Amino acid sequence: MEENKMVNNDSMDMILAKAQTLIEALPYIQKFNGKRVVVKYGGSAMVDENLKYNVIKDVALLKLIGMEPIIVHGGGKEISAWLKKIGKESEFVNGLRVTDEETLDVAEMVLSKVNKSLVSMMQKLGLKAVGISGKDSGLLKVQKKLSGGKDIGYVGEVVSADPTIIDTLIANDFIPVIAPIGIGIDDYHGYNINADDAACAIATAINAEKLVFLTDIEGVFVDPTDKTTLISEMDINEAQEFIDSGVVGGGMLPKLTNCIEAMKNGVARVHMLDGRVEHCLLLEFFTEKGIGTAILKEPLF
Ligand SMILES: Nc1ncnc2c1ncn2[C@@H]1O[C@H](COP(=O)(O)OP(=O)(O)O)[C@@H](O)[C@H]1O
Ligand SMILES: CC(=O)N[C@@H](CCC(=O)OP(=O)(O)O)C(=O)O
Repeated sequence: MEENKMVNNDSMDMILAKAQTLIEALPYIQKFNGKRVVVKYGGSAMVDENLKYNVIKDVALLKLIGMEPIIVHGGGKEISAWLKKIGKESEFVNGLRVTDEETLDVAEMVLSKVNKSLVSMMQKLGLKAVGISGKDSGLLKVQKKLSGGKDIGYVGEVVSADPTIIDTLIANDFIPVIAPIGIGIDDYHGYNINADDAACAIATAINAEKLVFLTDIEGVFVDPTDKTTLISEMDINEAQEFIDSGVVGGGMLPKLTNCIEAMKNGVARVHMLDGRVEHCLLLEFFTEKGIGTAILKEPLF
């Protein structure tokens, strides 16, 4: 046999390993067929172009194997960078950006740019995506959110989420890509919404099977300074205990609190994943152990 037509043992092992990976994914593919998955996309995975393209490729694969992905994106770091360019420092109260009229203008412009760049990447991969914000079709109706009793400007708290536009897009085979800007329920003004809050509200409104957060840490830790203490699975009660005992703090605290609420109101599972890891979505969804933290109501199988 000619040398280039021979399959050596090494390459045969690699081919078999690939087949094994696909077989391992089979029960998950069957289980999640036709199910809705909200991916909250933000943090570092959003700043690095290579990671960004990999996230979009993973979402494309989810769609092509029959799931119904919805992306809710952030862009906080980019908003801060653009504000700096116009000589404005960013100010946060309890993780929420103080948003005056000018800041809102910048946030809306930057989020729109981020939104369309994600849509373009989808297009490049041959998928149909539509970029909208919470303003479109009254998707996210909000009221002014106070932080610790303090007025922090045009920051929105979601009062109602109308999933009609999402249903319509999905029914026509589009992937919805959503920017966290809402519309005031009383004043019809634009409001800046924390992207985690927007993702939770949307996942709840559409009864998502999964809500996935791509964040800047591997998952939830018993002790964030000790990397061996990553929690790979917990139920809502355990999550609540971690909050009550003070184990969880920082940005993870509002995230987890929101997730528990979303799960009590219809979302079946939440995943916290490290968005800096290439193909983290596929690794979490389609392998037995997963890579981050899953919060569940009941075991999957
Ligand atoms: N027990 C914990 N497990 C994981 N992260 C924690 C924990 N306690 C506090 N944190 C903090 O929460 C942060 C994640 O939240 P956040 O910074 O808001 O994420 P993002 O900006 O990606 O949305 C981590 O970087 C970490 O510093
Ligand atoms: C009110 C509020 O804080 N809104 C956020 C919206 C973007 C966001 O949440 O982006 P990340 O998910 O990338 O942090 C902000 O202006 O930064």
